[in-house]
Amino acid sequence: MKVAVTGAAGQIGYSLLFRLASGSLLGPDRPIELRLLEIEPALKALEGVVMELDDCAFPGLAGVEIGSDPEKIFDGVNLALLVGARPRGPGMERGDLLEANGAIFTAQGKALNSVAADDIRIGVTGNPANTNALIAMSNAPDIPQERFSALTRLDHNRAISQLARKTGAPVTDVKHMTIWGNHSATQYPDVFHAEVGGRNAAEVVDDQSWIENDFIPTVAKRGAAIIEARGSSSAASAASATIDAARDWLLGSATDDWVSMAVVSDGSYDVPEGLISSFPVTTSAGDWTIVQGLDIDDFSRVRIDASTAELAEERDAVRELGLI
Ligand SMILES: NC(=O)C1=CN([C@@H]2O[C@H](COP(=O)(O)OP(=O)(O)OC[C@H]3O[C@@H](n4cnc5c(N)ncnc54)[C@H](O)[C@@H]3O)[C@@H](O)[C@H]2O)C=CC1
Ligand SMILES: O=C([O-])CC(=O)C(=O)O
Repeated sequence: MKVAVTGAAGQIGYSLLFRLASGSLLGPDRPIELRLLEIEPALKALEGVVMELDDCAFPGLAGVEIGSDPEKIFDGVNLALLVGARPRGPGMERGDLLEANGAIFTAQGKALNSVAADDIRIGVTGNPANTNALIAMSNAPDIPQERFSALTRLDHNRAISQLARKTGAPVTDVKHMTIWGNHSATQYPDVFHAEVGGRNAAEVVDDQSWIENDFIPTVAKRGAAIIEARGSSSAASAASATIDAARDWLLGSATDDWVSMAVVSDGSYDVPEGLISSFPVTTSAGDWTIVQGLDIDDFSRVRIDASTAELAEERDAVRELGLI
């Protein structure tokens, strides 16, 4: 499998590449070839990272190619992990990156459209992830829309971890977590459909004030808290979530669970059609299906609507910039 990673010399790349090469994506027995895209000035640093990859002697690493031309790097790739983008600093919202990063995803969408393999899957991690995925998708008219997704798995994992901590359960007991909407402060982490040890999570927690005033803001603002503490945005956890999301997409999610992925809306749960919004999905062999039939009460409705309204605003902004 040929896996492209953009922004490969960046912080997330430094964690992601070694996990990919060591077999975290497909298992140690299925070799992968890495195609690493960077901007010209970062290629020297990337050469250093490739020297380190060599030095690990990973048995499953079948080859590494680096470059700054997306048409060359994306040629024949089966999976593209679009990480490369300018990260936000303290005091910024992810939406502030729209203009700076939008241009990157226009060019990369076009390049994927012309040279990627027929079975290409594209996962966008670079922020603002949902709208960057929309830009790439809109610039790749020959690639089916369901091949694009944006990363909300980090939020999903954060939510599982917070809920496990609150209830004293191991993370493996937390199932059916959902992140709805945008990978932004408006996202809605939903415990009402989640379970802890097979019981409804909201009932186990039995503390509406914690859900509203602690859990939701902690998950939604975790990225900012990490920037505040580390001085730069989350990297190892973002790489880990990028792998979790791609692995489940390609190999399938657990049969007794679902995952959160931002994918193109078909109008499910009244999320406007065409937006790339996070939903509960099950996955199998490279396909995803939005989980249907969940009851959405007023508390959840207001929050899902607020986040999808923000996505619609971002879509309108990039439309005005001529990016879609
Ligand atoms: N969706 C999510 O859950 C998360 C998303 N992120 C986002 O991921 C992105 C990357 O974060 P970091 O690795 O920390 O940033 P970083 O600044 O350390 O690395 C980004 C890399 O992208 C490269 N780059 C810039 N333009 C490029 C282009 N046109 N083609 C290829 N590479 C290009 C840069 O040279 C740089 O090496 C940021 O947008 C960040 O906000 C970060 C954490 C979580
Ligand atoms: O907050 C940021 O800018 C980085 C990010 O997306 C996250 O950690 O969720």
